[in-house]
Amino acid sequence: MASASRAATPLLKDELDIVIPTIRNLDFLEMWRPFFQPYHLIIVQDGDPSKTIRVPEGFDYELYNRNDINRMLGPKASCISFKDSACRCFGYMVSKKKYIYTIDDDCFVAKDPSGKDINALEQHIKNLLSPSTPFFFNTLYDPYRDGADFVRGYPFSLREGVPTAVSHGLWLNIPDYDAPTQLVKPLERNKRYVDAILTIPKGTLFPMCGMNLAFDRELIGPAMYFGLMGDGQPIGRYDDMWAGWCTKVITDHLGLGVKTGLPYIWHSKASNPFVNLKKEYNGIFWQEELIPFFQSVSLPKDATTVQKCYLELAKQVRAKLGKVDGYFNKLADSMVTWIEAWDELNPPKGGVATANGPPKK
Ligand SMILES: O=c1ccn([C@@H]2O[C@H](COP(=O)(O)OP(=O)(O)O[C@H]3OC[C@H](O)[C@H](O)[C@H]3O)[C@@H](O)[C@H]2O)c(=O)[nH]1
Ligand SMILES: [Mn+2]
Repeated sequence: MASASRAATPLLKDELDIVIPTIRNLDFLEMWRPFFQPYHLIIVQDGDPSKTIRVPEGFDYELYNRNDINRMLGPKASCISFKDSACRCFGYMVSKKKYIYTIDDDCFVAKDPSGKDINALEQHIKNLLSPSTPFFFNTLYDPYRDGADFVRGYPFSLREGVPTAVSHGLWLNIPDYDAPTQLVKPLERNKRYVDAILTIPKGTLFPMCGMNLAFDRELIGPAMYFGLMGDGQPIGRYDDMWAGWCTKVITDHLGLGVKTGLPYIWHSKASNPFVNLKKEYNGIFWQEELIPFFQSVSLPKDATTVQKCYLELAKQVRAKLGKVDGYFNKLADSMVTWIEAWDELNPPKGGVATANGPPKK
């Protein structure tokens, strides 16, 4: 029996990496120190690699800048976005852990209605370690939470649930609105704390936000490609949306679950809506074609791994979205490059990674 004085080991301490994309000093970590300090951080520095990013003392981290990405991936680095938070997916690729939590550097510790600090990481871990129920909707929300259960009429044959691949958290204060909504509602703040966790039903897509997101890297990691965004691309701020749509059709196909709801973080800064409008406008237009595409995607029975599903998806993107805009042919190519790079850095157990090793700190 561990003595009361010895703190319990944090959940998944050695099985989870925290991935942070950044263009700024990481002072925000001070507020997260009680929750994050035991975990390993993977910092993906975007923008000018010659800039020094300050990381508070006492954190265990590895930091990758654009020079590291280019050195490690060579020509395949072309699939990693530059000057967009999409670069974060490089952190997913280089991690060696089973779980990932990714958070933006303008997201802080929120308080629950009782005034207690929310340990968002702990809640994501609980979400990932308990099953999902995508095949039949439980009206009392997450049946695996303390104080809840399956309601009358819920088939017993489905109560075991399925493994959870993704845990999608939410945000108090500045909500993740698109630029037009931000422009018409500049003062709107999200003050509503909803104490619920829902499995997103099979066959339903959702707008995945990368600000406060956790996932099981071994179950769904290769699908978490955040696309070609930012510098040199006709679209931005649709990185997480693209990853979420690809992820959801694949989790549906493989019988895995996606949850949304708790935990909340406190989002402190809405970027400039005019700048965002320029980045988003193609996405706002194209998504009216993209959503019907993803809703109609069918993956073959022999697509039994995430990589096989993803490569099949890339083929369908080229065949059906290439006519929407030539960009989607480039994106389809990058989807293939991403999987090639992923498999190079993450060979099957017992294989040897072929990248050029971790960065100098
Ligand atoms: O070129 C860039 C710009 C930013 N980052 C890092 O990405 C994180 C998000 O940056 P920021 O907080 O400025 O983005 P928001 O305007 O709040 O928009 C977010 O909306 C949700 C999206 O999913 C995504 O998280 C953001 O677009 C932050 O850590 C920056 O340092 C970057 O790496 N490169
Ligand atoms: Mn932000």
